[in-house]
Amino acid sequence: MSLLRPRAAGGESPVSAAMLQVRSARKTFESRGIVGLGRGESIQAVRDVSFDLAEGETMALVGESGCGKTTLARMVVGLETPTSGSITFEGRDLSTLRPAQVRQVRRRIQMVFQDPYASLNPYHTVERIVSEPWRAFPDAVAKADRPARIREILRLVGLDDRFAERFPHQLSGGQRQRVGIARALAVEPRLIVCDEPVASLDVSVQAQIVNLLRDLQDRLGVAYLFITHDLRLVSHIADRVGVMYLGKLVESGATEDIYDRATHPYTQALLGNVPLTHPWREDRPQFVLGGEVPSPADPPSGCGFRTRCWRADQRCADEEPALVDRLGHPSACHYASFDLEHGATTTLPKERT
Ligand SMILES: Nc1ncnc2c1ncn2[C@@H]1O[C@H](COP(=O)(O)OP(=O)(O)OP(=O)(O)O)[C@@H](O)[C@H]1O
Repeated sequence: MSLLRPRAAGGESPVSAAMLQVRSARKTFESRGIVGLGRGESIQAVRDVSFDLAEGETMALVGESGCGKTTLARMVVGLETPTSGSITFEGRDLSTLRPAQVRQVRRRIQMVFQDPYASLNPYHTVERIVSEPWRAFPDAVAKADRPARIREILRLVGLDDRFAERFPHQLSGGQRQRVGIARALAVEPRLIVCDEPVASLDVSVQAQIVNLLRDLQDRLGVAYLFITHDLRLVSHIADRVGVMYLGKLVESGATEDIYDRATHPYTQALLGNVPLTHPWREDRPQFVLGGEVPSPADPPSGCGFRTRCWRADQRCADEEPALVDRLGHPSACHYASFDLEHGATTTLPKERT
């Protein structure tokens, strides 16, 4: 893979240019018999998340499993309704639209899923899979033009005409994900939400799919919301990064800022875990983040990260740090600092309460 993408102008996208605006989005799931939860308890999967995404831009959302990335992504594509807050796409608040209008918006926001095998119908040919979105949006392409259009889309994702008649089980993992991307492209979206799109693929194939996504962005100007737990990928695709922890955005900024000048200890810990072979990792001290992510049914008081943080003190338990500009970009840490010394040289304790 080639090096970092050019930074988006200005780092944080200006509000006026934002195609997607997420404002104080919150999603709470009521327990309803979920194992491990008492009656009346609820899971705060996403807590007051706000960000903008501009036309043609890529924002990566990163964080450990369970931090709310997928729930946030599902709210953006309309598969989940926010408990509170708003999601505005091309100037229209999705929660205020009539069903017919929501459908039109959804045409412009498509999703690519983690597991291409599970998301493709095994009994359908590639041709049928790619044309699937046209059932919901018959006006997207005239019937007579569809066979040619399918082949055009397949070529766009690097598959030649022979693939049209194949079934998913006749394809490799990478080819299947190309079909998943082709299906998303069929209705000419302006935003594609990619939920761990390469997590199930071999490393060499991951690079090819990431390069394909970049190439498509250059050619079509599509924006991506790229969900991943893998920081190695982010530098290859994202203009900006949002780091999530326990349902909250804890740091955000231009990709270089996050990689070179992270100030939140959680981001620093995630970067400390990037394998040594990665170029971003060379001069970075390695350390291991101990402890477990607290339950989203019972997040700690104050800062959600304080139970695993080497900088935490009483203030962090008493006062929740806001995500505000600290040392050049937004960070939700009272003690935001470039200094890695304490965390970098120690392996953190297993539990800290
Ligand atoms: N439909 C649901 N009902 C109840 N809890 C849910 C539901 N969907 C997600 N959750 C919970 O919300 C929290 C956030 O989950 P989410 O899948 O958004 O996180 P994630 O960061 O995408 O994790 P992963 O990478 O493992 O998918 C988790 O505790 C999860 O168990």
